[in-house]
Amino acid sequence: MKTIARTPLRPPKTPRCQTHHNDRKSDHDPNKPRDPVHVYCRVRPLQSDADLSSVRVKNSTTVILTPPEQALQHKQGAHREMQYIFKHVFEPHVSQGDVFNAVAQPLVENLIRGRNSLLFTYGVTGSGKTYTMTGDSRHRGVMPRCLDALFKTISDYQAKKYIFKPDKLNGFEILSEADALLERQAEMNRRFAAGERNALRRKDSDPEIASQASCEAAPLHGLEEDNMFAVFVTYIEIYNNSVYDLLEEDAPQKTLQSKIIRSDAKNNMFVHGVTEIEIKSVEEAIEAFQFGQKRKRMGHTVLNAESSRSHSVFNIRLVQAPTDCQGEHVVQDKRTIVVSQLSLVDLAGSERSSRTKNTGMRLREASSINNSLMTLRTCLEYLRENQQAPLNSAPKKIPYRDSKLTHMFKNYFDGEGQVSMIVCINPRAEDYDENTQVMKFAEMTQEVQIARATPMKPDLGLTPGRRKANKLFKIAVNNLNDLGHTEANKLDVDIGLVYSLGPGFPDYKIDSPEAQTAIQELMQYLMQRIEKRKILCADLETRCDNFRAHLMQMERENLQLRTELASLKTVYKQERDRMIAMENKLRVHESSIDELNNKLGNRERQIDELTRKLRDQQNLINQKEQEKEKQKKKFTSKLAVEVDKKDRELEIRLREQRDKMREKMRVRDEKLRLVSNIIQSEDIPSLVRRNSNDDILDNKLAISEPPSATRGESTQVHSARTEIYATPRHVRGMAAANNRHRRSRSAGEKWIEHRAPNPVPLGTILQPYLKNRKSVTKLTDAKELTNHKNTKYCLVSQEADTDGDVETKLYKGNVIPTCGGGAQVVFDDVECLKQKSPVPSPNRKRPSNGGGATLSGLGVATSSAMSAAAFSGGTNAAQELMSRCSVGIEGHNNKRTKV
Ligand SMILES: Nc1ncnc2c1ncn2[C@@H]1O[C@H](COP(=O)(O)OP(=O)(O)OP(=O)(O)O)[C@@H](O)[C@H]1O
Repeated sequence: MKTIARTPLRPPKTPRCQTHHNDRKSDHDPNKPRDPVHVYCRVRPLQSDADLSSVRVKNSTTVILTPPEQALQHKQGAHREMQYIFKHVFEPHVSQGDVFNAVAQPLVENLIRGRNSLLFTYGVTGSGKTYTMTGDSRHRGVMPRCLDALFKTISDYQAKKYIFKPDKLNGFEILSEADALLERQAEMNRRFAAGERNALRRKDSDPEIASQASCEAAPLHGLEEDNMFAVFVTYIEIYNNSVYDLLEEDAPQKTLQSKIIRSDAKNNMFVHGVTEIEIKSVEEAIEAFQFGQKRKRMGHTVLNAESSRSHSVFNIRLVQAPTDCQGEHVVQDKRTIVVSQLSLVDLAGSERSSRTKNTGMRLREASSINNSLMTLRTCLEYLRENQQAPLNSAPKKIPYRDSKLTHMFKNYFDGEGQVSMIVCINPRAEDYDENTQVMKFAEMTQEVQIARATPMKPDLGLTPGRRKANKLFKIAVNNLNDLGHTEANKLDVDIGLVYSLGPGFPDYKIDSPEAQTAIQELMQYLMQRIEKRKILCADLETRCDNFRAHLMQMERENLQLRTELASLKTVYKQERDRMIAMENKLRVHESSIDELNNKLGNRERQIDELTRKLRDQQNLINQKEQEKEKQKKKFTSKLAVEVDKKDRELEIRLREQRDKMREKMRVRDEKLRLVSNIIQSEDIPSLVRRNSNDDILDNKLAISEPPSATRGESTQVHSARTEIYATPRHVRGMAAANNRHRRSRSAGEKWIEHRAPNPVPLGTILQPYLKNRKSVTKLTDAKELTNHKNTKYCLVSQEADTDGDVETKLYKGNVIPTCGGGAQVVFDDVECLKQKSPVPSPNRKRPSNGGGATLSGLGVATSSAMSAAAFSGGTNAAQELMSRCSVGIEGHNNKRTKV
């Protein structure tokens, strides 16, 4: 015997934190209770005593795997024993019943309580999966035992067939009693029509398996006794990653159509169009299973003579709904239905093709099996990783859809039920390598946490125990009926009466002594009720007789009334005809009235229209009138303004004219006064006095008085200063002289001779004495005057009259600076040279003897003669003289010349 080096056993794994998350919808609530996947291990017995075992069960939860010599791992140097811990380990000698009690019974209880459960067997080929799940006639497996326990529990609470009917979308609907009855009759007709085939099917069914239904099973707890129950089964096969319905009617095995997996309204996965059979007993269930089992793909492999080549899923669906207040019928409300499901999955064996020596179709099957098992492993692994990952990390997407197997059971892993797994182990040494893989998967699986689903139970507020009360009442009625009180059958069910019997109801069971006592009491009450009923019935009879007599009387009266009514109806008909005729007439009149009204309306509308137009016209006229008035006012006011303005202008102009005239008059008066002064000064000596000195008075006009001269000689006119107080006042417009700037004579005089550009040559030696002069033809620049060196100014003018006489005048004056920086000329002397034309003019008058001398040839008239002539000539010469002498020239540095 070889000694194997023992390696230390692996310590048991500590439980994982339960607050991890994954992508399951139930995991959004971290406070929701969770259950790990329950993983059990079942070690089958060795086929022969010669076989070597590599598995040893240490205790009820631990199993140890020892690598045998032929194992791959041993060859690779791994001699270490491996210890694996499970929820429970079943040793080879453990019976099927024990396995059911430990593993499946809680799941059936879940089913009854409305919770879903999934149980699958996993292991290598030939490890006892099918044996555990189905068993044989002598060793019944989990599935028939589940059905046993279920029907044992719900047998008294089953609804009649077809009360619950699948809606083909994974849900159920509730039919009325009548509809359910019709369905049952239809099914009987179908069975009758297909009698031979059913007979055949019955003959084919395994009597051994059918007999398994008679096994004793204890009813389970947790049943809602006021509910009605119905059981439905489906049997599905997943072969080469396709889903087939094994219970599909009228379809030979080879022509089975693959089904698709769909999601229902509550996101639960289901096989669309799968045959769902309602079963009322274990026999029916076994029969259905047997029917499907014959279609299941089985094959012979090297490792197992009858190896499952597919995954088979046997679904038991329990439908329950509450009864009405009498506890007799199901409440007709689809929302009250609770559906729970127990899925029993017998997986195909995991195997290595090298061991099975499979080829061709078998190899393809094996590959498909391995792929789906691999996907199952991956999904569980990702679930576990997601749960163990930190809360803020992104969860891995779980590849449920990669395989039909995982896709179908997605809901279970997402937290819609409890998941349990039985790992089947064949302890023989040849299976060691595969067993280690299975163990690793099992170890990983039990670390996956599944959120606990809480079934939604509708609370309709109905009295609990009503169904039991109904049953007690019916037992009591039946008992009374058996005792000969047939009136008891006429009594209505009165649940309240049952409740009134004692405080303990409904805790006791229906076959308990308490129930018997209650039934006896109920019978007494019912007897009393029957007696009372008899009395009441007699009373009712009398009342009915009275009522009948009364009714006959009423009937007679009724007959009379009917006759009256008939005659009234005739009258009424005549009246109605008359009324109809009247109504017709009325209608005709009404139509004519309507017509007239229409016409009237039209006329009124026309009048309104015309009135409106008239009003508009009137308004227009008024408006124009107003505008006219406004224009008138406007023009009137404008005219008034214009007149006023013109008046004012005229007045101003008149005033100006008047002022001018007045000024002219004043000037004329002044001139007249001067002229009169001059005329009066014919007495020259009295007016003129010789002024020996050359002082010149400001604002005085000097006139030279010529001495007597002979004809034909040029005469030098000596200046003789004569003060003429012609303008005693300051001449208006003349700038005030700045006397302080009077220049001294010692500085020498400098003349500005201002004359015409082309003067007539005088041709005489009599020339004016202008020492140091400067001749200019025009005063373009004021500098000439403002220049301080120029102190004298002489204006030379020549005029020829119609007789051809030429008169040359020299107006002399002082240049005096003004206060404003300019200069003014104050004329204080005038020299006049008059040259007579030698040719006598026809217009010329003969000179008078008195007065001035007449020059022969080119003669020069004296100033006095000129003056006299001028004065005798009128006021024009004097006026010119005045205007010339009163001119002041003012020059400024800013080049402004003001004359
Ligand atoms: N615990 C057990 N006690 C007695 N016999 C067993 C036990 N387990 C399995 N067997 C027997 O082993 C044989 C193979 O078992 P079974 O068909 O259940 O294996 P399997 O795992 O379903 O194989 P496959 O995956 O190939 O279908 C059967 O004949 C069965 O009777």
